[in-house]
Amino acid sequence: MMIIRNLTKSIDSQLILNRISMEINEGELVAVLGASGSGKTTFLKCLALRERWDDGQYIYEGNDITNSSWLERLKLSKHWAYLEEKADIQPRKSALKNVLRGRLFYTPFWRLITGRVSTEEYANAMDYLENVGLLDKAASPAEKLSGGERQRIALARGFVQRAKVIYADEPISGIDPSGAERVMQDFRYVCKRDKATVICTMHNAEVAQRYATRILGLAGGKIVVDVTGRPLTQRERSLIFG
Ligand SMILES: Nc1ncnc2c1ncn2[C@@H]1O[C@H](COP(=O)(O)OP(=O)(O)OP(=O)(O)O)[C@@H](O)[C@H]1O
Repeated sequence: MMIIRNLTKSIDSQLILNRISMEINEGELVAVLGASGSGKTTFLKCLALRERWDDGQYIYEGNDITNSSWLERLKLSKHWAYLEEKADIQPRKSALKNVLRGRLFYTPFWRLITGRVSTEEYANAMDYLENVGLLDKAASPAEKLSGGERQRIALARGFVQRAKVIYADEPISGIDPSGAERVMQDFRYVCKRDKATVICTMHNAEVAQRYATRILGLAGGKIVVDVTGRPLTQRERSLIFG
């Protein structure tokens, strides 16, 4: 479980996040909605400790990680996956190799140098590719895949990493509707099966309502909407999008 207290963040003396407090539980699929420029990405980066907090307290699994050292952050990054808006994949490497990068933290140093992959890891990565429906693309260079497929490769990497928390910045923007559905279904799958927590930003309230277990609405530096297990009311929508 993560507990956020009074998260505050300014950029260039503009207050982006204003004393935000909340708890997020294991297994939740949280969609963060907000108008353009409302601070969704900043919020996500702060939660993933990719941005420094100006103020506030952050408790993760009982540990105060607010002022964690780089070493503690490195340990956390073993259990956390951050999916960039444009999936961070190596275009010339095959889908399979990109997925195997998720095992980096678990790989003994000598194997990193020699580039050897154990049969077990290989089978594991293929399983995950199958889970995200991309088994037939395993050998294709990532640059030949569509935006949605790349996003799902990045996601498969998070699976292989057995991430406990997946932060995803606009994972379905620029992806066709059926690709977007698959990405969201994949998220639901890890939340259910691995009890992972997924926190993703998006613009699309319809998709959020269909897949997320919880919707947060960000406006004016505050969480103005926080609903679990039901669609948004008209009023809540206008609170978020104006
Ligand atoms: N590196 C930066 N330098 C200056 N201003 C920034 C920087 N990063 C973010 N901002 C500003 O902070 C505000 C919030 O940005 P952020 O990217 O978090 O919003 P967002 O809700 O994710 O937007 P979008 O939906 O358009 O991606 C914006 O006004 C933006 O201009």
